[in-house]
Amino acid sequence: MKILVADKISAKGVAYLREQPGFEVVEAYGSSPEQVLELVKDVHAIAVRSETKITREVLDAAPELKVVGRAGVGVDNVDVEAATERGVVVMNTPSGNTIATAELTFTHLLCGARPVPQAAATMKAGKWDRKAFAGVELFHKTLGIVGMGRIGGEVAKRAKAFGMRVVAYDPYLAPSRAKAMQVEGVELDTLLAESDFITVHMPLTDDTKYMIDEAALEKCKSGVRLFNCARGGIIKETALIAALKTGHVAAAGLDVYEDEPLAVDSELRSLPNVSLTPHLGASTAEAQAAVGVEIAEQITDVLKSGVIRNAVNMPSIDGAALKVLGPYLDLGTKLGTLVQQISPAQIAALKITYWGKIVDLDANAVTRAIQRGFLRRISADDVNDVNAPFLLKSLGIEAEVTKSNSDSDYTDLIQVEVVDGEGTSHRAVGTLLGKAQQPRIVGINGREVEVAAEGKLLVLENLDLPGMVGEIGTLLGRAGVNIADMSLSRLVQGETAYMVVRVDSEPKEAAREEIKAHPKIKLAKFVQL
Ligand SMILES: NC(=O)c1ccc[n+]([C@@H]2O[C@H](COP(=O)([O-])OP(=O)(O)OC[C@H]3O[C@@H](n4cnc5c(N)ncnc54)[C@H](O)[C@@H]3O)[C@@H](O)[C@H]2O)c1
Ligand SMILES: O=C(O)[C@H](O)COP(=O)(O)O
Repeated sequence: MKILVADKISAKGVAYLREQPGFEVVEAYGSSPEQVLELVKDVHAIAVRSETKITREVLDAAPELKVVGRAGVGVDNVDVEAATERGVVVMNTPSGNTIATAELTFTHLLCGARPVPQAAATMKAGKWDRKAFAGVELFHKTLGIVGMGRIGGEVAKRAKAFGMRVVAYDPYLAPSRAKAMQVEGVELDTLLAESDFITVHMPLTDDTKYMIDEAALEKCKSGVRLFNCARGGIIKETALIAALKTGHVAAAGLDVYEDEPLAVDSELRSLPNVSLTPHLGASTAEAQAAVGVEIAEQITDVLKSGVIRNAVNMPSIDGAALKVLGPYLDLGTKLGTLVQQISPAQIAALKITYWGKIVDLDANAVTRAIQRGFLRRISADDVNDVNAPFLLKSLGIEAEVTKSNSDSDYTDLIQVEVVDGEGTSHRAVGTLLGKAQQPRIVGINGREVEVAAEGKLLVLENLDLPGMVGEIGTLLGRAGVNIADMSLSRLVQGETAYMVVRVDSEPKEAAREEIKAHPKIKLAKFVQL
């Protein structure tokens, strides 16, 4: 398998990939977009930082691609939507560079309080100016943190150690976490009005773009100091430049920019009260070693064993969770495949219901396995757990998931139901049996059956008459088909019955036609699980 390391990740990470038997590693840093298109044509994985852009065009040029691994947090340089459609896993390493970025943020905070970079520059220029570089203290000042995730939290801890009051705005910040961190959760307007220093630590999204614009700056104290080590565009650069010029914003520290690299002639470069770093948040030896090795391990796990961690476009399952969920994934895939094969082609909805123990587990991955199983034989695209929900939607099939608390005779039950264009339901129910957690089918279209969820099945609805089992057995025997397992079910004696026959080989076309045309058989479906 071929892995392209497109941005510079740690030597340890690259070495880990090279050590894997069967891996061919190509390192190509600083490639042009055209070169990237050429490089990706036969790769199975790409490792990037924030430089190489993995666009839709790049994804289209990489038919073998299974995974894009980001050695870092932000995946702004990856077209995640296009990757999801193509079934490509996008994963990051969320915590390896947290401390590095929190420490750089704190460096900027200190430089915003004490103009060290400016003073240092004059010293290098041979000057001795003690008057021009007076500063302020952090002690007893209020720090406003917008975005109290991993990095925001680490910045808060350091600010508390400096004797600062910390207020935080984060719509997802639990009061218990705020309390534990000794920060005051406040509304954004309160944070803007009360803070002497403001630092932002959230992703750039439609909601956060230009969150700190002219209107927000007007709400700030005169002399406020602003910092952005998260993503360019959270603070609107034109508004910041204007406010730095008037002194309304006394100082700013930026590591990230609306356009990177920052334009040579950007006004930010010439303002005296701003200090700039070229996106260095994650650039420490420790952080790079951590994220480089983590992404190398994660890529290896996906390619070698299908274990997905830290995916941003699908639920991740770690080893422990996989152990618990594995049998359900197998059962789910089989049920999805079964239902697709006993249903008509025009499907309006795919409904999944969970009962029992599985209700308390994170069943997202099982849902995707069911959807993948359902789509396996009908989608022209390669279906996997990443793109299954997208492909379902693109076929106009509505997806519904219910977790039920009602009683059932089994420890666990999964029902997969499709509703066709006429509103008719077709469904299969399955469970895991015994210590070995064998996947079993225990219901088809409302009839109780009991058959192993594997191999080749013949699902028959026949008239409930004496001799039917013998007739089917004779028919299959004549066709040279051996019966492995059989389950019979009926609702009312003398009406129709269901027969689910597990066979060792598939009946030939002529035998199938004979079964379908049998006057006492209303429905015959041949299913491969
Ligand atoms: N400068 C660098 O080199 C560097 C390095 C690492 C991370 N980053 C960036 O730093 C940012 C934070 O990273 P993290 O690891 O702490 O992420 P995180 O996911 O742990 O934290 C983000 C926080 O932002 C909050 N949030 C989301 N929307 C919000 C909104 N509208 N208003 C306020 N808060 C909101 C979330 O609830 C979450 O708590 C990301 O943008 C990441 O890409 C930059
Ligand atoms: O999101 C991140 O992890 C940071 O922006 C780091 O980016 P880098 O890996 O390009 O330094």
